[in-house]
Amino acid sequence: MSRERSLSIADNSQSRTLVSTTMTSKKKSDKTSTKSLWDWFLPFQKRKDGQVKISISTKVFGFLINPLEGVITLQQCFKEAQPTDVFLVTCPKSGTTWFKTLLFAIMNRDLYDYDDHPLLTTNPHACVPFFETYAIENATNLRPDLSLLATHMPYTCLPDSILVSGCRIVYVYRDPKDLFVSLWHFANKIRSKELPTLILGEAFEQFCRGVSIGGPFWDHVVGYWKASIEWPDRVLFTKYEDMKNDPQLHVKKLAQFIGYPFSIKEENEGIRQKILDLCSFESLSNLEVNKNGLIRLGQDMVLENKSFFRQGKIQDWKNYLTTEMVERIDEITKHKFKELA
Ligand SMILES: Nc1ncnc2c1ncn2[C@@H]1O[C@H](COP(=O)(O)OS(=O)(=O)O)[C@@H](OP(=O)(O)O)[C@H]1O
Repeated sequence: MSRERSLSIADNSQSRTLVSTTMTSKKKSDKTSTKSLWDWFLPFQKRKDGQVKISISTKVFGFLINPLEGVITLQQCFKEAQPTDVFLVTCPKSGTTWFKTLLFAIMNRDLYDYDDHPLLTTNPHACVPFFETYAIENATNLRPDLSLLATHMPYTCLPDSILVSGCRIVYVYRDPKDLFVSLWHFANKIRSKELPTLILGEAFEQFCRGVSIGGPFWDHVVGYWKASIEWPDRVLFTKYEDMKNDPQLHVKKLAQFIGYPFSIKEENEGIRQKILDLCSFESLSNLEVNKNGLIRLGQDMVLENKSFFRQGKIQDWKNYLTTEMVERIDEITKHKFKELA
């Protein structure tokens, strides 16, 4: 499959042409992917009537059925993106939950006190919904009240309105080795208890072949990386590891990019640190709501809030991957990102 899209994008001064990346996948691996996707997330492929369906698009794009419906709805019907909107885009397990809280806290910092903040009692995914899930439940009124939304959609799948609106897109990259390990843990957590544990080696094989929610990891990254190079004022390419290693610097950059820079007064009051403390792994994962609460992420998908908080560390892959696995994934990364160097 090969897909290329050209769009006209309006900015303040001129009209430009935006060409998204080409997504490629070989027919042969599509076949494998279908079976594999099925295997990873079987419980959520069942519909209410007990029927299990998988569409051609699911096979091609790697979306689960529920989000895919939302993606199509958005592509066909969402026309109301605003220049003030902020879209957080991630591959699953890149740090979505964390960046949702950071962006939410930055953008709403005039509204809430830090000892009575919504993030203390509400799961981040309830504060900042996934747009594709939101679209399924709000198909008749796709314009949300919020100006902050998140998505796992690949660049090639973004609705045109988002691309032409001049809104900000924040993309979060995470080392695929850590991302994979996180995804593997998550998949095992949310799988039906009737199913056997997903074996690490099998999951690794599938991931390397491009099986992941939102499509192949590397293509996902390349799409947004290219957009960030072409439109640096619109698309911020940021890294989980950078935020971990130097949160002060990177949260400042994040706030500046989305148009909410910290004032000198706020800096003197330590607001940046307060946001970082509020959104830290330790703080969020120890909240009652995130230890014991549940979140509905679509019609048939109810997850424990705690499944979004495991360790929040860098290089946990060292505890799971063999030397061969590390060499293989690094080689794929090198090969796929060669054109970006
Ligand atoms: N506040 C904070 N700080 C740092 N890291 C955090 C935070 N919150 C969640 N996490 C870690 O992020 C991983 C989950 O990824 P996502 O949030 O992208 O998952 S999802 O896409 O929303 O399902 C998962 O990573 P692993 O611990 O490596 O599995 C979470 O533990």
